[in-house]
Amino acid sequence: MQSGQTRGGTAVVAARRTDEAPDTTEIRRLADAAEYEVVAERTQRRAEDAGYGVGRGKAAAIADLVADRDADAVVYDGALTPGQYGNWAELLPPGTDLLDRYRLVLGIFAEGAADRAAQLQVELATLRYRLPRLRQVTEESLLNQATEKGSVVLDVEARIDRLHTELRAVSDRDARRREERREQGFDPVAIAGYTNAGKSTLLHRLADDLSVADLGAGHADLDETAAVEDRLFETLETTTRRATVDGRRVLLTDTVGLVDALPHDLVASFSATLDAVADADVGLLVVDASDPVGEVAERLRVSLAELEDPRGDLLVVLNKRDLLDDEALAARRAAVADLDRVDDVLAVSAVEGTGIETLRERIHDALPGESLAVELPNSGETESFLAWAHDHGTVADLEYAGETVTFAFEARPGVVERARAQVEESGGTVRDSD
Ligand SMILES: Nc1nc2c(ncn2[C@@H]2O[C@H](COP(=O)(O)OP(=O)(O)OP(=O)(O)O)[C@@H](O)[C@H]2O)c(=O)[nH]1
Ligand SMILES: [Mg+2]
Repeated sequence: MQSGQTRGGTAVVAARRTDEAPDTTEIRRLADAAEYEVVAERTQRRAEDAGYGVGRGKAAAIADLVADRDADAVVYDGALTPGQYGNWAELLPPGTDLLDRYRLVLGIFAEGAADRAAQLQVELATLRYRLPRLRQVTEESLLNQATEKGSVVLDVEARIDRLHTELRAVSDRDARRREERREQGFDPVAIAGYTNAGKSTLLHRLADDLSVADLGAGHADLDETAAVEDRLFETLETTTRRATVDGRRVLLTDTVGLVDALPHDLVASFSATLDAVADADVGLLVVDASDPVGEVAERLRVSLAELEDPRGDLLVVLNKRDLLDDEALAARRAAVADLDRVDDVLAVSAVEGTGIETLRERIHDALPGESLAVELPNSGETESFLAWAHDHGTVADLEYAGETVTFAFEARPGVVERARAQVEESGGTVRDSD
């Protein structure tokens, strides 16, 4: 389990909350995503115990239960300190895995990370999680024996530095690629949000070469990277697809989801993912609107906090609209209305397709663009220019009138500048239009 991998098997869930009875729905779903079958749970409402998290008596009862059920693991819904890990290890039958929430999530990531960037990000997150724990163990052991453990800390720090360097190279490469694509007339749009919000389903809904109808049974071979599943952290790498919104060519990127109660540090390890959103021309922040009102607002707040300085507009997408009546939807709209930096809020059902046309229009409006009214001589050269214009932006109101051709051209500002120069060179005229 050193590398962050988890082993799967049967598990007992332990959860504690100070003020109310713990709700174990999410931790059970995380356990499921890490391939654990939950065979029992024990929860407690009390203040945190310094030794075990839950009270000592509860911890002992859980240990008995593990022995009784011959369970492989205890899944603890919270963060355990190294000291608490040690205390639990003394109670539990030898060989029992103990996974707090972070280890569980890191285990899911370690298992599912398929591409190089995802693997680097997972390793960085895992080492960042381990480093303070290693330091603490080291400080304790330095009291009686010398430096062997200290060198482990140094090794981990060096590896973290190298991972930062490698990830920066990945980020730079991705940023360069986005710039090249922008030059070619493609607008980057990113889909972000919590795990299971419906991001990949929305990608299927909007992308040119994917469809929601393909998501049914029997299409498992289709495209695993954009798989849709009612499972947490189904998507663990960024996937990019082409989409067309009102004639503009867009590159749509699906990203890794967030989950509650992960330290900012861990989320920050997913820099390539966060960059894709921060650097997009439009960011779609997708939320499962069928979650309770308070959770919808809080999850959007967390998502926004992770996006420091987004380049483009941010649109909030209240997904799973089909699961809500009008009143429930209105309550969610009201709860998210005053969020900072949000340019618009739209309600959609990615599964049923409702609200998608309005979303497309809104994405189109948010894309950086300029328009030109163009008049050119009716010639072969103009036909080649039109082909280029279709490829790099939107052509509208095309009219052939005798010797001249007129049309409106809309595209990214840089592309419009190139078009303007080309038209003037070909003896045509241009004027700005709205
Ligand atoms: N009822 C309803 N279910 C939806 C909708 N959109 C997605 N879902 C379901 O929600 C679950 C999660 O969908 P995904 O598209 O995999 O969600 P995701 O955000 O990509 O999840 P991760 O990849 O795990 O981060 C699936 O069971 C979908 O079928 C919707 O509009 N309505
Ligand atoms: Mg997904």
